[in-house]
Amino acid sequence: MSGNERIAVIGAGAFGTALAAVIALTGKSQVTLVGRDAAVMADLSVDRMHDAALPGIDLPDSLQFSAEPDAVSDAGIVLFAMPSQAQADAARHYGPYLAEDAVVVTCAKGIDKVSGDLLTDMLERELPHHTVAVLSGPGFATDIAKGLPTAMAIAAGDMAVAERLAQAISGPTFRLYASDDRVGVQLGGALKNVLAIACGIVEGRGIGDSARAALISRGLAEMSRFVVAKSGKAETVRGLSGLGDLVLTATSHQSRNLRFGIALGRGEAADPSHGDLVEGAYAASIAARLARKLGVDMPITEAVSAIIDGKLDIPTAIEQLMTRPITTE
Ligand SMILES: NC(=O)C1=CN([C@@H]2O[C@H](COP(=O)(O)OP(=O)(O)OC[C@H]3O[C@@H](n4cnc5c(N)ncnc54)[C@H](OP(=O)(O)O)[C@@H]3O)[C@@H](O)[C@H]2O)C=CC1
Ligand SMILES: O=C(CO)COP(=O)(O)O
Repeated sequence: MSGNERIAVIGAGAFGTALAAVIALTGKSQVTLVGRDAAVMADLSVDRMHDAALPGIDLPDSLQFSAEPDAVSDAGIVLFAMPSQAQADAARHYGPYLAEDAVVVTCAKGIDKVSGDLLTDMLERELPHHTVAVLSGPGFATDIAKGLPTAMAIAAGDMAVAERLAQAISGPTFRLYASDDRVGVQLGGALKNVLAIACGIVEGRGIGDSARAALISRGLAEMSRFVVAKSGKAETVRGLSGLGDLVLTATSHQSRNLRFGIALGRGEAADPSHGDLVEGAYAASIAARLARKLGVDMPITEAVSAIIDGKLDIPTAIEQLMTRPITTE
């Protein structure tokens, strides 16, 4: 990584396009957004608006677009902004084109379903010669792309790398805090989606804001237990990527995970494999399985997983959560 960076963002969906736009606007780097569909990328470079992903939002003139995988080859920082379950595939596809010293930053909020590994672990296995970092925290793509004030976390194993990434990517409307806790930062992103579904169920079922507040705080407690069991830091869970993103996603109707939960709570069909991307619907069963293996108690995550799998109905889940043995906080 050097001063005048070249940055590539792979994944021309909502988040990738927003990140590419906000980084390009800092004027610190030459930014290229790399997508898979040549026609879409060609249209973007003319229209400077991504109607499908970020309707009505102008993209900066300095942002470049490409559908060629070798467009990543001169970038010192490469952001992977595709869904969690596509990250391994993307690593295999784009890996051969990466510059030798490129730092790879996963921007997805999930856990790899095939291996059950954290995305940074999976990416390190796929890209053994590259430093892998993670960007996560509270920020909707539309807010970021509109230039509304947003703060997120960026974590690398080496704090100096995290600080350099934070400097390179941050701008006047998009502020990154550096961390050396990759485990805590990425698990915050993955697990808050599951808890947002739980909050959506509460909202859809109409059982009150008090229940939502209870889920947020008890959800945070189980998130902490899991993060610590995976050798992350409890303090990270109280920061932007944990509490910050949980509060945002559990309360804003912009969240696809919350909306998915609301549909479940109302008894409407909401198939996660169709329509909007709902990362928490995939993460619930993976996290529940890992928690059982680690001996970590995660009753809310277990309940969400069982509801999504059709193994538990919502009234029984609520009763089970409310009648667990009385304990200390
Ligand atoms: N939207 C948001 O507000 C935020 C999203 N995130 C996270 O970002 C991730 C992506 O979400 P989001 O941008 O909303 O999703 P979108 O569905 O809007 O976009 C996903 C993009 O990933 C691309 N993609 C899918 N598979 C591959 C692949 N194998 N290789 C390369 N590109 C691929 C798709 O390309 P194609 O168009 O060619 O199919 C699509 O453009 C998720 O993990 C989400 O949790 C994080 C913070 C905020
Ligand atoms: O992670 C997000 C905001 O920080 C986006 O949440 P959803 O994926 O639920 O829309």
